[in-house]
Amino acid sequence: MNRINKKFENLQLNNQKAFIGYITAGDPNLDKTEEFVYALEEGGTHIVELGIPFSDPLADGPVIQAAGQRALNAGITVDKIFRSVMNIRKNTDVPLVFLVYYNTIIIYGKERFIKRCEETGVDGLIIPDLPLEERDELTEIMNYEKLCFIPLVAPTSKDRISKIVEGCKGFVYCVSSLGVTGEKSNFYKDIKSYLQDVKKKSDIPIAVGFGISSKEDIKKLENDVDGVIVGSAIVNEIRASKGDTIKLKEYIAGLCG
Ligand SMILES: O=P(O)(O)OC[C@@H](O)[C@@H](O)c1c[nH]c2ccccc12
Repeated sequence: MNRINKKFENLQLNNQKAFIGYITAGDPNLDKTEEFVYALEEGGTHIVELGIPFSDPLADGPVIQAAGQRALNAGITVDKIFRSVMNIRKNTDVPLVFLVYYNTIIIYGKERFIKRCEETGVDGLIIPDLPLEERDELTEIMNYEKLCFIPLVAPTSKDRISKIVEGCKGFVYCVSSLGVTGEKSNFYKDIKSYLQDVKKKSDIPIAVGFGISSKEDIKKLENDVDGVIVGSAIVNEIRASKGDTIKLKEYIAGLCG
């Protein structure tokens, strides 16, 4: 069974919610990224989302964009990231999900990209710019026992939610608000009914992300979902503590403990 499904099953048995933490691969370098993955897990992160830096990241807010730029300036490549995944897999079975733009996959070669994910131990893909119409082309070549396609739904998805989540494994990524990633003080006003609607329409776990940056935010949302996703706040914390892994671990434990 896929590591993501296994993780959610275990969490549900213990009545626990998943904490999903995002970092950008290669910010400030890949050795540090590997250390951050371990620190995230030790702090209590259940699933790690690794962002693959891209030059035109349309859904990324300022914090994630800047992190991607730093990684690109430092010479990050997709092959180097796969090598890091292999290193990580020697040490941990924590589920790993890539946040990757479709352009990156096309440039790398679809078959080749999927194959590398499955070989190295990536468990899921979130692809923010993949049109629904082109999804089958990719999912057809994915082996669901190894690699899950994680769909994104937004408050505006409404009637299309069932179609978007159809046939997906892993979890559904519910965007908490419109726009780009980043810390916000207010969530979409009907967020609860929106999340309940997605939950009703999907037979896999759902997680919410975008603008979650504190324990209070998590408490506000966790009753309506199976997991929460935190990105920009973690990337900021890493910067503020100059990449100190002990501080990162403590920060994560404080958020999800
Ligand atoms: O940064 P936030 O607001 O905590 O949201 C998570 C988000 O950064 C991460 O999941 C992500 C990074 N880039 C994305 C692009 C699209 C969707 C999601 C993402």
